[in-house]
Amino acid sequence: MAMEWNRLLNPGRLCRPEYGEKPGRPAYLQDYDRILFSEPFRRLAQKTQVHPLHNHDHVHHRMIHSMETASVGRSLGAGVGAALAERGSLAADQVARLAGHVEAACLVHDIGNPPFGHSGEDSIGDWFAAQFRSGRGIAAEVPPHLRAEFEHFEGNAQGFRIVGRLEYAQQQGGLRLSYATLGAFMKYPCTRLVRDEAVGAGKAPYVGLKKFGVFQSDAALFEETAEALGLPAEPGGWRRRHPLAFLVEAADDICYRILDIEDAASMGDLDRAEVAGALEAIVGKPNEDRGLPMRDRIGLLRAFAIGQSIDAAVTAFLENYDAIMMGEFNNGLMEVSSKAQAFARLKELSEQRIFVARRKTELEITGRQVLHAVLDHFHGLYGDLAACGWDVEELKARHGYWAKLIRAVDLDLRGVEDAYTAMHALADFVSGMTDRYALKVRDMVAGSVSR
Ligand SMILES: Nc1ccn([C@H]2C[C@H](O)[C@@H](COP(=O)(O)OP(=O)(O)OP(=O)(O)O)O2)c(=O)n1
Repeated sequence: MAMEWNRLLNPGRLCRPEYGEKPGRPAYLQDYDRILFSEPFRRLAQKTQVHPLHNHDHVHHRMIHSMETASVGRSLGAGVGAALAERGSLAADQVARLAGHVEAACLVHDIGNPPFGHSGEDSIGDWFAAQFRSGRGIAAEVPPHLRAEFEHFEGNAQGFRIVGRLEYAQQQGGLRLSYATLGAFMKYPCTRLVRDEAVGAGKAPYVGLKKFGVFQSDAALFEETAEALGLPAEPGGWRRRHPLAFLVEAADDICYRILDIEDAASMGDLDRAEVAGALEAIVGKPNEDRGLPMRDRIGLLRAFAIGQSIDAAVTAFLENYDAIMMGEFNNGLMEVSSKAQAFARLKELSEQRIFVARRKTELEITGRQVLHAVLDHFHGLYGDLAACGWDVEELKARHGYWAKLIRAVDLDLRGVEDAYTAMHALADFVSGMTDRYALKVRDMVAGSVSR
């Protein structure tokens, strides 16, 4: 059965389904503001998008990327909404809602990203995997069936944990975003356990199963969301994606594919003429040289390229509308759009020239050592907390040094009551750090004088 917009745009809030909207303040606006003013969002300004610890002020960090993605997402939502309203598939007063929920979900889409970008995700996962293999420390007491969600640390699942649990004083439902925004945010509507059972050792049979978006501890919060939205449930316990998740994904793809190559020119990894060429391939024609300096030409080309990519994504959504609403669409919108080839070329450029560039590679190695040093050090604290029967006051009374460390970093130990919750708290702390703060904490625990 096809999904229905009345349920998909449900403005009810996680753990507060009955929470009403105030006149003039629809749920998506309130979501946007809650996200924007949250501390994890603020920290995105000091988190790696592609280039760790750069000192070039035009290069993207996760916050500006999130805001650009929100801007593109709003255009995608407005374009799709208007076309659906014209066809009679969406009520006219739902067009702004559709665009607003996409915009809010785009704003929050990277909130769970750790320091040092994708490489930071791998570093955290590798640390947990090594810990489980060694059989040492409190990490080794995490039940085996729950280990994969640490070994393959996922910023997407961490994001759902932040907005659904951690923010706003760890109240039930966290930021209590609307179901519609949470659904649009959820690219991977499954836990790791469910995903592994559905996928096995082979290739993911569904686009929403490529990774996972929910930790086991948050499964009930996700179920509540999925039920409220009417996302089709599969026998293995996973769900089909919310249709708007495809728009959030397309907005993300458009932004990072295009802006990553522009940043690469700023960082010296690509030549400006190569960047102009790749953008011209999206626009479909060479840009007239009007005597403009190359930087301005690239600026103009970027604007045209983003505009045309938005149109292509809207068309792709409308062309695949029935499959999307049935939960059967199994691809990315940009991959099936008229810009697919030009985007494949951008992907190739990124993988061959940007992600493997020397400076980035060296700093990713540094980042890994930094994260591992911090994880090693704090792991001991959780071990001693276990020995104190998970009583934080007892830990502080028995171990003056840990009391000092808790004070120094304002460590949040609420809800820690066994090895599983302890290791999530450790992952919360480390993944929540900015690149800069990770260096500072590493220096502190290593006894280096802070820079
Ligand atoms: N080895 C890599 C791989 C990716 N990136 C950068 C490129 C993009 O700017 C950004 C993409 O990150 P996302 O978290 O948006 O990732 P995806 O869309 O690939 O994955 P997900 O499905 O987890 O959102 O990371 C990088 O710097 N180095």
